[in-house]
Amino acid sequence: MVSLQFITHQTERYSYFESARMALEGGCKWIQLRMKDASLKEVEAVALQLKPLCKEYEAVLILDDHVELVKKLEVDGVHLGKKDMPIDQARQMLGEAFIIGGTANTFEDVVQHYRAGADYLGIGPFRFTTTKKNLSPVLGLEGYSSILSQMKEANIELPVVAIGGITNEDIPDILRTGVNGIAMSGTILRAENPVEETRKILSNS
Ligand SMILES: Cc1ncc(COP(=O)(O)OP(=O)(O)O)c(N)n1
Ligand SMILES: Cc1ncsc1CCOP(=O)(O)O
Ligand SMILES: [Mg+2]
Repeated sequence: MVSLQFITHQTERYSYFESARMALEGGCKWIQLRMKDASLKEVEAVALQLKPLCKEYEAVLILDDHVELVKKLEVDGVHLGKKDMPIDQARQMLGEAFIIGGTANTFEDVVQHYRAGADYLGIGPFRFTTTKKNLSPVLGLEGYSSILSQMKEANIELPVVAIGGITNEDIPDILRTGVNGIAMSGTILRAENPVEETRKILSNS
């Protein structure tokens, strides 16, 4: 079963909470609550709803960006990008028990996050996506192969999650580059049945 991190998104059909609920029902064990342009109060309200549901499904819940909220609500962790709190500062605030993920687009980003104490890396984008504004350069399969071989050479052992415009058909090739997991949003939420789509995605090995 592929390791899948579902990234929440609000669509015309689904709320952030509903998007996560469907992924959980489909068997996903790792939810990232990402609510771009929402206030802290709005993120807190959804996180409070989602926390018990993730517990029921024995799934990990992390928040995008909001380190203080992660600490306050005692969810499992946070995902941080270049414009967010630096990872070493977040680690100081949260301690070792919380998961901290960092966004990387280059090998240099990887080294920086490794030194700062990240637990995993979200490397992307794999291809163009409308889910995120101001995308970094697209990596494609070659980008992953190159970054992962540089990590191997430098003895950097950190789990890598590929993200950005990934479809179910892409997953076998992406995993062959040595990536450990996949993060997805749009492909699941655009599917006619997001619960079934999640199941189908998870059946990749
Ligand atoms: C798993 C994963 N990888 C990358 C990102 C992107 O994070 P960031 O660069 O901080 O951009 P925003 O998501 O905050 O717009 C992510 N969220 N998750
Ligand atoms: C948060 C994020 N960071 C890079 S791409 C992306 C969104 C991924 O969503 P999708 O699977 O819809 O392309
Ligand atoms: Mg961010």
